Amino acid sequence: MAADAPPPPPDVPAATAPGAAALAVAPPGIEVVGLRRAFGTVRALDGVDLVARAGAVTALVGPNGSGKTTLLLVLAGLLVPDSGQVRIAGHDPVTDSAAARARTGWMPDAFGTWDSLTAREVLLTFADAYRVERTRAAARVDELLATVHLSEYADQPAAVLSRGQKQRLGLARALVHDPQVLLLDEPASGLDPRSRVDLRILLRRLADEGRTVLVSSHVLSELDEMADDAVFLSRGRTVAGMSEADAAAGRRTWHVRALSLRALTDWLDASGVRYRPDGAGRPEGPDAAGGVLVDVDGETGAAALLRDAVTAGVPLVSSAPAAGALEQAYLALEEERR
Ligand SMILES: Nc1ncnc2c1ncn2[C@@H]1O[C@H](COP(=O)(O)OP(=O)(O)OP(=O)(O)O)[C@@H](O)[C@H]1O
Repeated sequence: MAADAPPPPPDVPAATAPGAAALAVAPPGIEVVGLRRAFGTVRALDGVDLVARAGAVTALVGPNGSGKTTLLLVLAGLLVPDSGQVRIAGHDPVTDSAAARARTGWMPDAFGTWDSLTAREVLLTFADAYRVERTRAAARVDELLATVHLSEYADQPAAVLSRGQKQRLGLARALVHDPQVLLLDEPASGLDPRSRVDLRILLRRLADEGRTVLVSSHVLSELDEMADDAVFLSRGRTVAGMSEADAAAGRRTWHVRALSLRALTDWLDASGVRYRPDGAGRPEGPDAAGGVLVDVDGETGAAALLRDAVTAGVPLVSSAPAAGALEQAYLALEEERR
């Protein structure tokens, strides 16, 4: 299996075939319609619809118990749904499980390893299970160990790895067969700041190579930096989806700061723009620097506000979204559902 580019699924016709223009658009990596799964009386998934695009990182966001792990287990073919449809790169993980699994890389939130095997042996065992050609497997495993910065631990028993190092080994394991679709459950948990940055860069690269990346996390600021799209789950249902464009267009809170807080608030009052304190406390002098929070309509609204403030002579020093788009959308949804 090629190490640097995923093979096209066998049922995708060649780009030169008749009707190639319509097929040039990659099929969605993950499609889910009306998915349901109960555990006894608990309806863990109660009507999930989602599309995760090939070539994009999609964030899976939701409170504890909202069904994220259950959904990922169904997508990975490890849990059979009660009803609904799932397609992984066009394949049903229940009725066409071999094809779906061959295209799926799965990284669970807690990754158990066989502690007596070395990091290299763990990966070689999985490469074997995924039928990666033996002649290629060794090079592939070395490459992945380097990617997740574990080369120096390659021949150490997995038992000596720290939690974060085990997470990184889990990521390498998910990639060993060069999957088209990656399912990652809380991949950053236990990682140090450097490893989180590396993870972000790696997931971006994998998506840019045309893979589908679905990633769940509670750290919304982190997802914000890497995700193109987002799907929100609440009580087993998809409650909203959000694309990068939606995030840029939506109403958001901005933190605006000026050399003189009084000049800023006087101008906002005169312009009829509502604002609230930024929680940083009152500045000391009457003309001291300070900031406020202002709700604006997307980036266009923010640009207009800043232009007008500067034109009016307000000595602005900074302005930026007060929280990430995902965090704001998440909190707004929670608010709506109260
Ligand atoms: N094997 C199981 N048996 C019984 N109930 C389960 C099982 N797995 C999950 N559940 C229940 O299904 C619901 C969804 O759980 P799930 O683990 O999918 O949520 P989650 O969104 O991943 O939560 P978290 O953010 O806390 O990881 C919860 O109410 C949970 O208690």
